[in-house]
Amino acid sequence: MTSTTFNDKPFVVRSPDVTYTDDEMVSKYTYQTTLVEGNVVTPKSETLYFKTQTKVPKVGVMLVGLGGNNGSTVAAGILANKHGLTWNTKEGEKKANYWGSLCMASTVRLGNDSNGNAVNVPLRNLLPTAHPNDFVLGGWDICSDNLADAMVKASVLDYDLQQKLKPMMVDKKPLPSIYFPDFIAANQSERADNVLTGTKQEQMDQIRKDIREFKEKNNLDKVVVLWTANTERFSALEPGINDTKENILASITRGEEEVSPSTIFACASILEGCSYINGSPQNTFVPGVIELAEEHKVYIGGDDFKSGQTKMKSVMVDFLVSAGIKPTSIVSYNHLGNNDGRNLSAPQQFRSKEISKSNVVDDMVDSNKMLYKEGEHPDHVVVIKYVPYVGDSKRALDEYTSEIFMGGKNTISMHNTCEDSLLASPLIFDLVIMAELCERIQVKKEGGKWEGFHSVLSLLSYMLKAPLVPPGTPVVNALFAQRQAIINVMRACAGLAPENHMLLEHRLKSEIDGLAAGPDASVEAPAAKRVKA
Ligand SMILES: NC(=O)c1ccc[n+]([C@@H]2O[C@H](COP(=O)([O-])OP(=O)(O)OC[C@H]3O[C@@H](n4cnc5c(N)ncnc54)[C@H](O)[C@@H]3O)[C@@H](O)[C@H]2O)c1
Ligand SMILES: O=P([O-])([O-])O[C@@H]1[C@@H](O)[C@H](O)[C@@H](O)[C@H](O)[C@@H]1O
Repeated sequence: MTSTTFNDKPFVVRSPDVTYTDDEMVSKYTYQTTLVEGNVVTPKSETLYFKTQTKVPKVGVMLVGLGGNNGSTVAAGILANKHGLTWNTKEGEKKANYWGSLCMASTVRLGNDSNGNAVNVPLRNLLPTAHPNDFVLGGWDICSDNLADAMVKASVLDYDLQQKLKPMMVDKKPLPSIYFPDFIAANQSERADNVLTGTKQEQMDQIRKDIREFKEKNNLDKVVVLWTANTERFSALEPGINDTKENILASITRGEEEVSPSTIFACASILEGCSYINGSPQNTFVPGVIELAEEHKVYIGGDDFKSGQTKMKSVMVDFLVSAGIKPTSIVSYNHLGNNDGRNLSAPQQFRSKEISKSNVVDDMVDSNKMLYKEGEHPDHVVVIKYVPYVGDSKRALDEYTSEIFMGGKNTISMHNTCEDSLLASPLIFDLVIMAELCERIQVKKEGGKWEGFHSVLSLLSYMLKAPLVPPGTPVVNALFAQRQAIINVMRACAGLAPENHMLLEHRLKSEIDGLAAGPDASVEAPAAKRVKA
C-alpha cells in the first residue's frame, strides 16, 4: 500500500532540459495541445523555453484601501506571522498562520518516490517565490485612521491578538488618497478625511511620487500595487475618453469626470512599472489602461477577489455541469455588516458586484451543449443585504436547483459563514506572490526572443471572481482548472511535465521504467537568495 510523503525543502531538477546558473534557471519544454478541425483532431506540440530569475527580490506592497477591513487584516497578518505571535481565545491558544493562501498553505504532488509513494510539496516551492513575511507594506486610504485603530474598527481579529498587535500598528498611517465622491457610495463621505486635492493630473503625479518614495525609502527592488478599496461604480466606456492609451492619459490631464480613482491608480502604477491588481469588481481596466499596460510591459490583473460564496459557486457549478447535471436555478443571497457591505448598499456599487458575482458560471455553462442550448443558461440571482450586526462575518445562503436523470430534480442548499477579510487577505498575498513571480519569468520559442506573459495576467484568475483575460481569449472560472493552470505553468518553468493525474504507474500490471532513483539523488538545490533585482 503506497502512501504520501511531504517534503518542504527546495528541490533540484536533474534533467538535460534544465540548466541552473547562480541567478536563473532555464527549462526546455514541449507544450502539447490538440487542434480540432471538424472531425479531424491533430496533436500539436511546440518547443518552448522558460527562463526564471531565481533570486527573490525585496518586494514592496502598496494597498489602496490600506485602512479597510482587508487592508488592516493583511497588515496584521504579516506582523503576526513575522513575529510568530500566539494569542488566547475561548477555544484555547491560537498561532499565526497563512491558511487560505494557495501559495503559503496548499501543497501539490511533485511526483513519486522510488517506492511509488506520492511526494507532496508546498505549492510555493515549485519555484523560488516571495514570502509575505518579507513584504514591506504601505498604501493609501481616504480615511486617516492609523492601522491599529483601523484593525479595532474592523473587528476581524481576536481581541487578545489585537492587543498584541496595536503597538506595532499605531504608528502606521495610510497616505492621502484620491477621492471622487461620485464613484463610491455617499455613505463613505464621512470617513474621507485623508484626501488629495488638485487636478486629476496632479493627483496621479502625487501617487507616482508616493510609489517612487516608498520604493526608495525602503530600499525595495520592486513594488506591487493592489486595490482593496471600496467598490466603485462602473465607468462609462467612451471613445475619445478611455478607449486608447493616449486618450486615457489625455483625459486625466483634462480632468475628465468619467476617469475613476482606481483607473488613475492603475495608470500611475503602470507608468511607474509596477504590477497593478484590482481586488474589486469595477471596470478599472478600461481599454486605454490595458493598452497602456501592454505598451509599458507591465502586468495588470483583476477583477474582484474570489473569496467565499463565489468561490464555492465556481466549484459547485463545475461539479454539477461536469457530472452531466443541469443547474437550472442558482440563487445567491448574502448579508454582511462591514463597511464593504455598507458601500454595496448603494445601487451603483451593488451593480458592480452583481455583475462580477453573476458571470462566474458562464464558461462552465457554455462548455456543455448537451445540457444547454445556444444562449440558454440557468436562472441566476444575486442578493446582498447590509446588516450591521453581523460585521465582517458574511452569511451566504445559496440554492442550486438542477435537472437530473429522467426528469428528476436535485436541490442543494448551502449556508456558508464567510469571515470575509480572513478569506480575502490570504488571496491578497497570493495575488502579490504570483504577480511578482511572473515578473521574473520569460518565455521564448525555439530561435525566438525572450518575452514576458501578456500584460493581462490571466494566470491570477484562481483568486478572482471576474478574471480579466487578454482581449479575445477565453475566460476560465472553474476553480480547479484555474489552480491546475498555475501549477502546470510553475512545473513547466521547473522543467517538469504537467500534472495529468493519470497515475499509470499504479494502474498497469507491469512496472513503468524510470521510477527508480537516479545515479546521484543527493544533489542539493541552489538556495534561493534575495539580492537586488
Ligand atoms: N471577502 C472580501 O472581503 C472581499 C471579496 C471580494 C472583494 N472584496 C472587495 O474588496 C474591497 C475591500 O473590502 P473591505 O472589506 O476591506 O472593505 P472596507 O470598506 O473595509 O475597506 C475599503 C477601504 O477603502 C478605503 N477607500 C475607499 N475609497 C478609497 C480610495 N479612493 N482610495 C483609497 N482608499 C479608499 C475606505 O476608506 C476603506 O478603508 C471592496 O471593494 C470589496 O468589495 C472583498
Ligand atoms: O464571497 P464572495 O462572493 O467571493 O465575495 C464577497 C461577496 O459574497 C459579498 O457579497 C461582498 O460583499 C464581498 O465584497 C465579496 O465580494
